[in-house]
Amino acid sequence: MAGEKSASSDVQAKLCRDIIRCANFAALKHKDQRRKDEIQTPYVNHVIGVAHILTNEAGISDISVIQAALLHDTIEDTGTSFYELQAEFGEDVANLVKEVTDDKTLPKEERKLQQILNAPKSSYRAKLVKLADKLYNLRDLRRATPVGWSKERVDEYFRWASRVVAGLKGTNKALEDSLRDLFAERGITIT
Ligand SMILES: Nc1nc2c(ncn2[C@@H]2O[C@H](COP(=O)(O)OP(=O)(O)O)[C@@H](OP(=O)(O)OP(=O)(O)O)[C@H]2O)c(=O)[nH]1
Ligand SMILES: [Mn+2]
Repeated sequence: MAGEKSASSDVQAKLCRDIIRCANFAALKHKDQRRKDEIQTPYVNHVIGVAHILTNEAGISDISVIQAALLHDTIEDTGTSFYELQAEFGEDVANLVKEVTDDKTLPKEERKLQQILNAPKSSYRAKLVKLADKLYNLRDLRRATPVGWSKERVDEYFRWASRVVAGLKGTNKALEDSLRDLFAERGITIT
């Protein structure tokens, strides 16, 4: 019995280390980055919030998914390379982050279209991160309009996000129900 207990506590200890190492890495990488809201919320709030949605609302306990959520904007927004993530957190997590990373060298319209086209082709675990990311951003838009955004731009973002989410259907009921309700508030139906 004692042997079993120590083995499970070793596993537990490693999981704690892996999650906190990820959160710390993301906090350091995003340390100078702010969200677009008026109070310039630290960007790390977003990535932790996405991980919080996955663990506390979507019932996800897959460590690689939670790590990928914490790291999901590091390649896209902080100059972190795929290889750095691979070395630090392994191939599986690095590939998940790569799946949810936009190619920022593309013109914005092209980048946004790619998100719509790539959504249905994403892996199940990448879809979880993308759903939680969109849910966070849409709630954030309801909480605070980004500086300089018109009502039309907010509406356009909701319509674009609904087309991305339409490609992620059948992944997680809790996330999709929450998103459906957010879109319904604006008269948007996911087709
Ligand atoms: N709602 C909201 N969004 C903010 C804020 N600060 C930064 N963002 C980010 O801005 C993006 C939306 O702004 P856009 O102008 O449409 O996109 P862009 O920054 O990528 O060009 C969102 O990323 P995205 O590209 O739509 O999603 P993702 O690809 O990062 O998942 C979101 O993560 C904020 O205060 N509120
Ligand atoms: Mn994001």
